[in-house]
Amino acid sequence: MSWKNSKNGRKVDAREVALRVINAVDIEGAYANIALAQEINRLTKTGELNNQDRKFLTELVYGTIKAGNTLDWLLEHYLSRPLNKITPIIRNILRLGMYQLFFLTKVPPSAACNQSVELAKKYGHAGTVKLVNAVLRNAARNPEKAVYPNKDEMPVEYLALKYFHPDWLVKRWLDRLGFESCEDLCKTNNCNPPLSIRTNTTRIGRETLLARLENEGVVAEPSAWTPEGIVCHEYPALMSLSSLQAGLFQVQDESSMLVGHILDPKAGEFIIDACGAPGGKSTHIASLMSNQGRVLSTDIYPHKLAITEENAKRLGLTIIETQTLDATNLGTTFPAQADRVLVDVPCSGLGVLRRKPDSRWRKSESMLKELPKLQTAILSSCAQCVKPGGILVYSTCTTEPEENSQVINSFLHTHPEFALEKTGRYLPIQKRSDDMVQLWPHIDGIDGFFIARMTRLK
Ligand SMILES: C[S@@+](CC[C@H](N)C(=O)[O-])C[C@H]1O[C@@H](n2cnc3c(N)ncnc32)[C@H](O)[C@@H]1O
Repeated sequence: MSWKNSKNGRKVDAREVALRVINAVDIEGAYANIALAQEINRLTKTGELNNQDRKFLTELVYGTIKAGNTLDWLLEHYLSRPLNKITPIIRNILRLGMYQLFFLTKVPPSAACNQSVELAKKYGHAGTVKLVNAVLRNAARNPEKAVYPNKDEMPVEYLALKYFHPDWLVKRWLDRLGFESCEDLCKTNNCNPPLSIRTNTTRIGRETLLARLENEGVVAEPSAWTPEGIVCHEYPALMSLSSLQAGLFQVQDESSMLVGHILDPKAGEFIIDACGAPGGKSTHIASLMSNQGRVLSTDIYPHKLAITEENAKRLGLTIIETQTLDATNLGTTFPAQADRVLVDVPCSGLGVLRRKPDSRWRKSESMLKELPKLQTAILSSCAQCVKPGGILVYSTCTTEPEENSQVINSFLHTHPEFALEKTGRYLPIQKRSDDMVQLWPHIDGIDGFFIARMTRLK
């Protein structure tokens, strides 16, 4: 698809922009969501991108990157030489073409082939043009040549290829969840989640914000999980919304909002948010405190804390202060000083794969051995900051026990001064009695998060 901009008559080719982003991710190691957002913002500013085109571009980029393993496997059926012998840019043109052929039913096969050949003419030479043409037309004519592994005999390989996930992760989930639930989870990870935002309740009520958003072209509904959450199904480019500029909301997933509710901060208290940047939870905490008290938001990276400060300023939340600190040392800096401490540790992020198309290909199983050491060190140090009678909340956006229940169980074993509460009772809407809360995208419909709430007894 190429399109003409009504303002300046310039033409933008979605496939070419998609190829640029995919190359940046594949060759330069860029993050897909950031590289795509940069292109979208640039083209939105120049008026070259409308909503429909933005969706097509996003689908091309996210789909091709997510389906990387399957596209390479499919390509092997139609190539006479190994894929890794082909230059990266031509390889990416082939992947983009295969994605349209096999997974975008609305794109006619002829368009997928012809447009890929045009890209090869621009970025390759006569030989690579011939290659792209031959491979894609062959695939379009003979799609049945690639047969997925039998799901009963090779369930890991089947699920990994069918739903675009690494084998090691599928194996892990299959062993723990069983076939049906594992398949559901993998499927859910491939759906584009709606955008969820949090009403800045210090400035506006949720109903009033919903009405204002409707006027700005946003199709949204109240979150079923939190009293201030809003789920947006259709929306123009975020930067164009005046309600965002006016600090009426913050982008934040519903699971992440639940962490603030489980911490349950009160106006006037001193709260430490130990791994606080870019401030999604710190700003929520300050809102829950009606902007009264003190929120110390620390992080190891000053450039990330700068984003926390920008967010706090835009939202008008003046009680947040930031400090660059290593959370493994926090206990000696603020011993027994805080009413409540939130420890939202760095984690593998396996609960939020649906948000970032490239993230599943950046993870490895070894992370699940390394991260718990850091998570335990951060939790143990930050626990010392909690006053007797105070609250300690640990959270992650992962689904894996090594980073979640195992960290908490071993912490409780070595810290008898802390007691685990029935964390589920603090969920604002969906009352549950779980000691530790594990949320799943395929079961709960929100990001996969883990939350545990503890009290300091003495
Ligand atoms: C899950 S993110 C936090 C997200 C944040 N709580 C929010 O809601 O916006 C984890 C954060 O931990 C920070 N981090 C990593 N190692 C750290 C350390 N040793 N001390 C403090 N922060 C650390 C990372 O920079 C990252 O911003």
